Amino acid sequence: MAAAYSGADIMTNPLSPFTVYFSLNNGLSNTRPSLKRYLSQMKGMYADDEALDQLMQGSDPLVYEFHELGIPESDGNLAFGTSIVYPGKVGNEFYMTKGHFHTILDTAEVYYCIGGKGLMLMENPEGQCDVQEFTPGKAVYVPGRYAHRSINTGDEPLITFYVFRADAGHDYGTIETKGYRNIVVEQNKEVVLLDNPKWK
Ligand SMILES: O=P(O)(O)OC[C@H]1O[C@](O)(CO)[C@@H](O)[C@@H]1O
Ligand SMILES: [Fe+2]
Repeated sequence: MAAAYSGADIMTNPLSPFTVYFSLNNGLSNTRPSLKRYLSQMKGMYADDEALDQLMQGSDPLVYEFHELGIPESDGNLAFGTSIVYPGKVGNEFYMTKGHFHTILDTAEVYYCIGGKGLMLMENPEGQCDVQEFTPGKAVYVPGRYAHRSINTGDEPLITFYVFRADAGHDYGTIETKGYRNIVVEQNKEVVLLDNPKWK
């Protein structure tokens, strides 16, 4: 019989085999805490600053949460977890993650959609942009060099499971200063990709 699971095992390197449960209904783990990002942490990232300020009056909605398991950041390990982007809009722009490049730029990532509906918005430093659709069962491959942002275009939580090389790192600075070239908004009940008026 294998040794009983101990939570501490996963911090050792090399790792011992382990299992984590993520609910297929809401994406959350019953044993691992999630990291939460609230609208106040997304200031300046949406095109309509006024709409954000209005939404923030007396509240600070949860935009998304995700599980990071603390896997040691070495090139032989894989970081994985679930990400849940809640439905909502700032003005007419859909709720989304901050988005990031990987610090080791040429490292890829895979996202598998478990629930909800949305888009993966990508762009590389050369200015090539791409958008892929998330619906349950679809796996989206984010190649190296592409910044990636998950966007919920539906009425239910957008739940994805992600895997990437554990030492890839997160570069948020570039997106925070330059923004994305595109934004995703609702126009006449359609989901539309527009140029980002704030892009620098
Ligand atoms: O890191 P961001 O852009 O805030 O988005 C969070 C998601 O991206 C990841 O960093 C994976 O790339 C996850 O930890 C999380 O699901
Ligand atoms: Fe990533």
